[in-house]
Amino acid sequence: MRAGTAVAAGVSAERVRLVRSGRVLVDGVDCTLEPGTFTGLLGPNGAGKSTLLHVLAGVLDPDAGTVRLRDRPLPSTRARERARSIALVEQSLPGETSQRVREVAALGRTPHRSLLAGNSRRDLDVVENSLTAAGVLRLAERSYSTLSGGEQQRVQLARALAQEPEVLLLDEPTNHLDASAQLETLGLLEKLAAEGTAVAAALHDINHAAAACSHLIVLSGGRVVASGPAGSVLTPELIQRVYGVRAELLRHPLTGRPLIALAR
Ligand SMILES: Nc1ncnc2c1ncn2[C@@H]1O[C@H](COP(=O)(O)OP(=O)(O)OP(=O)(O)O)[C@@H](O)[C@H]1O
Repeated sequence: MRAGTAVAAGVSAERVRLVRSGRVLVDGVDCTLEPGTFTGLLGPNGAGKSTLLHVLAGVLDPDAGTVRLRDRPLPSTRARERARSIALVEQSLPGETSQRVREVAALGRTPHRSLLAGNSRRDLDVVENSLTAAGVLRLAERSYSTLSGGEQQRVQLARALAQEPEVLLLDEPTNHLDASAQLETLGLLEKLAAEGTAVAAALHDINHAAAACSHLIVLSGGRVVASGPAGSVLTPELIQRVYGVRAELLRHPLTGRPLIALAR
């Protein structure tokens, strides 16, 4: 993740601004999500994390600035190419569908198929692997709407994995998950990044971000207040300034990774 410069792969935003109902939600944001990185988007409630993810995914058009996919402005990229390249896992989980879990995950293959074609052998294999990676293969024949919030969240992750995206964007991917599933999901995202995907996730847990992310972007009031390699961004001063809590940087006794003690 580098500030401001265009790259040959991944997604970048340059001086992005988004206004809704007369309110500036995101302002002057520069960021680049490079292949092989896992970027955490941090910031308090209402900082603009979800909005920025939606802008990077092309779901919201910025009022100013440019979003690029592989150096090409997003609006000049064909919708199908965009859908093949960028996956967004939303925070709220569409739960009304009567589809089975396997069918929901298979929706991720849609941009890869021609209009009338069914699932190829490869499509079926990718869906199976995605369900396995997201830990929901055992739920494959269940009706999606009968699943718990955490189970639905994992199925949405499987759907995004089935898309085989170059850029994977996730809005609070661990918020419905138990402690074990949270760590599994973060481990999976780290692995995807290590394999070359550009991964970015809005996260509320600062320790998750410190432990799993290679890079961080910290937002406050719609602006980037800090960005860079995770190890250099999270200082006690920054945490105090952005979240208004005291912080001390420690080392996790079990993993050796950064651990941040927080207090009011
Ligand atoms: N359509 C809209 N019109 C006006 N304000 C909006 C609109 N959509 C979002 N907002 C506001 O924009 C701000 C940023 O919202 P956003 O959801 O991006 O924040 P966030 O950092 O993801 O917050 P959270 O951590 O609570 O999920 C919030 O104050 C929100 O109320």
